[in-house]
Amino acid sequence: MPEALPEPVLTARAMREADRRTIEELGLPGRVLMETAGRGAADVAARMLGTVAGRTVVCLCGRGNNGGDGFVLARVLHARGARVHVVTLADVSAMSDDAAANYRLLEQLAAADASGRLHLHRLDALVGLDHLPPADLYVDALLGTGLSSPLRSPIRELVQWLNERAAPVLAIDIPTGLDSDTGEVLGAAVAATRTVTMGALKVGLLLGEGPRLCGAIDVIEIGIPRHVLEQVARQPGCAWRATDALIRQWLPRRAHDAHKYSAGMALVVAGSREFTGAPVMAATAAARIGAGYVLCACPSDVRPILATKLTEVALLGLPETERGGIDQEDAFDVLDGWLERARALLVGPGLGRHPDTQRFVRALLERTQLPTVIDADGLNALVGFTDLIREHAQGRWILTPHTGEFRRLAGEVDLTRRIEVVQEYARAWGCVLLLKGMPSVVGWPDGTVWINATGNPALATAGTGDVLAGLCVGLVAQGLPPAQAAVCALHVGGAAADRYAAHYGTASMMALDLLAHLPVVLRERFDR
Ligand SMILES: NC(=O)C1=CN([C@@H]2O[C@H](COP(=O)(O)OP(=O)(O)OC[C@H]3O[C@@H](n4cnc5c(N)ncnc54)[C@H](O)[C@@H]3O)[C@@H](O)[C@H]2O)[C@@H](O)CC1
Ligand SMILES: [K+]
Repeated sequence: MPEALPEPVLTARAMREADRRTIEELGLPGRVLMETAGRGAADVAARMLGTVAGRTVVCLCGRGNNGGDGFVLARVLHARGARVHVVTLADVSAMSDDAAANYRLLEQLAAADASGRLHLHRLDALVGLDHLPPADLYVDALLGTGLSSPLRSPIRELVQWLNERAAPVLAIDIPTGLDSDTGEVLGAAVAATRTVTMGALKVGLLLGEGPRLCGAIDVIEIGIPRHVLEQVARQPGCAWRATDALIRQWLPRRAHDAHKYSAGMALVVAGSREFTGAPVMAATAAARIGAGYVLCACPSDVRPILATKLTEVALLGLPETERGGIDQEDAFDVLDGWLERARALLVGPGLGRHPDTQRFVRALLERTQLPTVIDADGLNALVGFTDLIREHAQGRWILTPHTGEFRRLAGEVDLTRRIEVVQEYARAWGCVLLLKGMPSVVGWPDGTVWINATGNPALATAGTGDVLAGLCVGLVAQGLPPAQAAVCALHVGGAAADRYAAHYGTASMMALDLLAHLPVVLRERFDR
């Protein structure tokens, strides 16, 4: 089986470096890259149009190379019979060299075109836009990765005008106005129907406002070699995205002679008087993803309640102090044997914040060498104790905070720079750091960052975090390294949410619905 490769997700700086190296070191001329990019974009435009001949396309082009891609697209669609109107904002002398060369080519074609299907318009301001005929497709080739500050006039107004059109909009490389590194809107941004992006995904397409504004994404291979993309993807702020094929390769496969213990034993330490649902969701998820034996350890007086809810999961009652938290000394008498036998540990879902319980959590984390998933109140027990993480994580821990939990642990951080922040803390703490959000991001101790490719707003409901933590521990229990387990759990859990949303929309999902959809998703998308 050929090795499945993840997709690099690049910053503007990394993309420029990849372009530069391809042009200067490998000798592939910039004009060729632009020609390939523009032709690839024209193919996408043609698919959006259905029939090209006789259709009207309005292409708005800036003076940089993004505009140059637009000029190539205009030439190709014109050659295929479309009526093409190209709008430029600058004199040819102000254009980048490759864009200017392509513009001059268009000028010659327009002069020689007897059919009258190619029109070049120069707009100094917005005067004249209303004289353009209504188009079947608008193309945004105003600005790409060169955007450096909030949009200036008249591009800002052009973007607004574009957003008022009824016909679909194809954005070249990135919707104009979107910051390619953060997904922030800089002043205003094009809301595209599709985005055709060159060489590799850009971070800004996947973060912040990116997913809302870029529509469906096509990545066009333009001649930048894979090894160059992989090298520049090591720059700070860059990330990776898993594909179904990669997850299929990583997910554990149950051996033909497996028995319940060899199939993976997970120990889940969870629950409190206040929270009896979280342990149920986490433990069930661990079993559902394939752990052969799941044991849920909870405070003793919660055990009878969980016994009525959990059928396949074994239960262990942990002694409590008079004050009502978990009793550290006595708990280990009960737990130690199981800590020897389990292959993975999850600590936190619904444990509550009782000071005795928090002390127990820290003692447990110092005591065990097991690969461990730490979620929810497990994370809260570590607030103010990040040295404990640094000392004991050793690449074996997966921390799964949401934004609030992460801020409590790390202090005030600027999460518009999500990738760098996760990169920095996963490295510093020596752990796998899964920061939940839309999208969720996973940092590895070596600095590699993954942006989740699946999932939708249906996941914004109580309990999905418990399910995710359960999926993580269930995968680690089956022998998957924590780093890969975190990426797989997110990808597969998100895929289950996507299947739910495809059938029932995003409003009605509850956390355990994820587990109802997981078996079909595992079978159909991941061959398990
Ligand atoms: N060889 C290459 O470098 C390739 C580049 N490609 C395309 O080139 C694009 C990058 O080209 P460039 O680096 O020329 O940059 P852009 O074309 O994205 O934009 C550069 C221009 O934008 C102006 N600008 C920047 N911020 C602005 C603001 N806030 N308001 C108004 N104007 C602003 C700058 O003055 C500059 O003229 C990519 O997005 C991609 O579409 C592709 O053709 C592939 C090859
Ligand atoms: K653009």
